[in-house]
Amino acid sequence: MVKLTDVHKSYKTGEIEVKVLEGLDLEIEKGEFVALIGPSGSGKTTILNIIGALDRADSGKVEVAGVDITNKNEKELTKFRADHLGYVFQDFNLIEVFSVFENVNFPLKVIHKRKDDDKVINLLQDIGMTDQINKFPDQLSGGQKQRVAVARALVTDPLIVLADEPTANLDSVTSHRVIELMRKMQREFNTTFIFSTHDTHLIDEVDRVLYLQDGKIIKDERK
Ligand SMILES: Nc1ncnc2c1ncn2[C@@H]1O[C@H](COP(=O)(O)OP(=O)(O)OP(=O)(O)O)[C@@H](O)[C@H]1O
Repeated sequence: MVKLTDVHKSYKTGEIEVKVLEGLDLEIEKGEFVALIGPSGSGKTTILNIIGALDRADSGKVEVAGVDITNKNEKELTKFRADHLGYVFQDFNLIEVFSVFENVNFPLKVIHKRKDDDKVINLLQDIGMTDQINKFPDQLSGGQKQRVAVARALVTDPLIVLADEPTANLDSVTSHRVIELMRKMQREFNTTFIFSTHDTHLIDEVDRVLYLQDGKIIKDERK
């Protein structure tokens, strides 16, 4: 489902170059529920962004959902992202002028041109947000925004969900609820989930943990 081969990535800020990935190899099968863990700056977000076609590798090969995306152009990548991927970003990326319902509905309506209000409502119910449906992001707590971001990532039934710290702002009850929702989707649709996390709850719940250090996988633990 995901295969990175000899991936290199560095960032240049002025004269300073930071080498983040130096020949990363990584394979994740369809339906896996995987966490990337490691110290701040070890490259977790960079890896999620490369798998999610939001950033490009400098060299190496990137295959996602059976497609070699290494050399695809921006237009092809936009379609690829919309067709196959769901994202939960660290800073949520909710649309401030849209209500909770409209935020979750956005990928269905605007990207997939589909109407399925029941699906939106059901997801909001699953994450305990039905009483917040008409609120706007600035009226929500961090944890509530997080839950809306998760519902929005799941609404289009993506093949792969990439989630950067999806439970970071949640109390343990809500965190459990969000993980359960993702698990349910994994069981029903064999969706692949790739998380970056520091949350011990989430680390306990996944099937596989990839330990990163300085852009390298130093341990690959299957439970
Ligand atoms: N756009 C960018 N420009 C310059 N440097 C960057 C950029 N994105 C990431 N970096 C650098 O690359 C390194 C890896 O960052 P990355 O965000 O992938 O780490 P992370 O493991 O996700 O960290 P955290 O747990 O803090 O989110 C860091 O040293 C970071 O400063």
